[in-house]
Amino acid sequence: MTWRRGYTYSTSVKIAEGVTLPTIDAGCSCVGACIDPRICACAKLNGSDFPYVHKDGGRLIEAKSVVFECGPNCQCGSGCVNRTSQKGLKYRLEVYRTPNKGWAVRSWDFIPAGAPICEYTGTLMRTNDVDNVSGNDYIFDIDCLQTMKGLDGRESRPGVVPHMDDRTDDKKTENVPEFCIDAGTIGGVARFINHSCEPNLFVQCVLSSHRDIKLARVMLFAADNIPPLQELTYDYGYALDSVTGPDGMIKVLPCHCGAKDCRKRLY
Ligand SMILES: C[S@@+](CC[C@H](N)C(=O)[O-])C[C@H]1O[C@@H](n2cnc3c(N)ncnc32)[C@H](O)[C@@H]1O
Repeated sequence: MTWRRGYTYSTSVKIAEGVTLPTIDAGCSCVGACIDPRICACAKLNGSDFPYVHKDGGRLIEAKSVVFECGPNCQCGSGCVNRTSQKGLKYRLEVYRTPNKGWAVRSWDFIPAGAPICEYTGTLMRTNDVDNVSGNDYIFDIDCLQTMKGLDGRESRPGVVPHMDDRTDDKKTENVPEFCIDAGTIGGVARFINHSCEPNLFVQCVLSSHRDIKLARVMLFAADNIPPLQELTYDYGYALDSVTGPDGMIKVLPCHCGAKDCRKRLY
C-alpha cells in the first residue's frame, strides 16, 4: 500500500491511497488567540462556546458529540486553546507488559480530568480496504455516531469491521463506518491502550481542518483524575456477538480488565 502524509487530517496519520480528504475549512478570523466565543467562527460551531478551559494547558470541559477545533486556515496562533488536541503528548506515557492483556499504557505523571492523552494514529483507510480484518487488533472505526451516543451506543455498534462476506448484505452494512484508522503496521502509543469496562479515558471525535464527521480525528481524553502508574483504558464499545472470524463464526474475547462490574467479554 502507498500512502502520503495527512497534513490536513493530522500530521501523524497517514492517508491510504484512494482516500480523499475534504477541502480545508475557511476557519476563524480571530487574531492572536480565540477569546470571544460570540465572534470566533470555530466557537460558534461548538454552540458559541469554547470546548476547552486554559487550565493545565487545555482541558476539555465535557465530552461532546464532536469538538470543532481551530485549523490550518484559522488566523489564531498555535497557542490558541481551541487547538488543545493538536499539541502533542503532554504526559510521560510508558508502554509496559501485563500478565494477561499483552502490552498496556500508563502515565508517570498525574493526569487531571479532561486532559488530552493522545490521538489514535495509524493509516486512515476505507474500512472495505482493510486486509486481514480478523487478525488485526489495531483497527479503530471512525464512528462518531457511536461516540455521540456514549456507552448506550454499544448495543447498536456493529462490531469493529465485519467479515467481508457480511458486507454484501445492505442491512448489516448500513451502520458500518466508512473509514477507520489501521494502527496494525504503523501507529502511536494509543494502539497499546487496552479496554476496560470501567475506563479512565474516553474517546472524543475532533474536527480541526474540515467538517466531515466520517473523517474525524480520534482523541482520547482523561475521564477522571488519574494517579501516576494507573493503567490507562477506554471502553472499546463492542456489541456482544458482533465480531465474526473468517469462518463466519462469532468470536468471543474474554475481558481481563479486572473491574468490579466487568462484562467478562470484550465481544
Ligand atoms: C488495541 S490492542 C491493545 C494493546 C494490546 N494489549 C497489545 O499487546 O498490543 C487490543 C487488543 O488488546 C487485548 N486487550 C485489550 N483490552 C483487553 C482486556 N480488557 N482484556 C483482555 N484483552 C484485552 C486484546 O487482545 C485486544 O484485541
